[in-house]
Amino acid sequence: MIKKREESVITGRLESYGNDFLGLLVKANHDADKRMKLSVDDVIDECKTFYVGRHETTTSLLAWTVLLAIHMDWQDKARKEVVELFGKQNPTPDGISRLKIMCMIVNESLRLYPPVVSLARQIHDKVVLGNLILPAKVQVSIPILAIHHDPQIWGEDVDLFKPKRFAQGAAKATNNNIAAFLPFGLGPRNCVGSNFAVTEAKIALSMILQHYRFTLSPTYVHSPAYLLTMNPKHGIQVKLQAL
Ligand code: HEM
Repeated sequence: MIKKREESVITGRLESYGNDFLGLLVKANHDADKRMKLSVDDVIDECKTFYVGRHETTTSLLAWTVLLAIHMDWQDKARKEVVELFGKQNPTPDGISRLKIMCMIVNESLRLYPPVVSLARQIHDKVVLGNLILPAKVQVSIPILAIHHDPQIWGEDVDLFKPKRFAQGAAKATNNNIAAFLPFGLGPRNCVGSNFAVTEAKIALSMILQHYRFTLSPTYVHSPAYLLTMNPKHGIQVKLQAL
């Protein structure tokens, strides 16, 4: 694919490598500034990061939102909101940004079942955090899953699916510990695809809700398991009823 892009520019069929993701990476591979230049291996690694980082995580998020099959009250509320905004038409960008109930549902799914369960960081310079001294080069693991299930932050109902806790945003839901909700990480290396992922999940869920009512199949076994991302080990079997 990289070679094809290069050939298209060499033969004059295309004026540039393109403005899509691959085009920008190939352009960086040809950067005259050596400090900015990416090697071909870097380009391939970036593509792999995007593919794995994008696909597995968003699939996991969408899978858990289908647990609305258990919480029929929230499924009905979400469908009402979707139908009021879009009817049976395809979702629009403007409408997607106005989906309040769905936003709460997506956040609560990301809280209970964060696709990425922990983050790794290496300390650059020694830091002191309260009583804690972290020397340089120490590796630190940030346990997203454990933080998302801490009753001191979220309350005694921490293990329940309660989208309403996000009704007034993440700050209120975390009792002003905003860093305690971190499905997409935090800081300068946080997820570059977070908006894309949430929008994609909202579009998919809206379209399912527009066309189907879904209930949980008796064969479903609740089995969250960490296999690269947090996924239902035995899948989520639902019964679809066309509307
Ligand atoms: C529900 C879906 C997703 C979740 C939960 C998720 C989660 C994360 C997390 C936790 C990180 C590490 C952030 C940190 O270290 O602070 C990350 C990084 C990253 N994600 Fe996502 N992600 C999702 C979807 C996507 C999508 C759709 C894309 C691409 C379109 C993407 C591309 C990336 C990339 C390239 C990085 C590395 C960023 C860097 O190192 O600077 N992710 N993601």
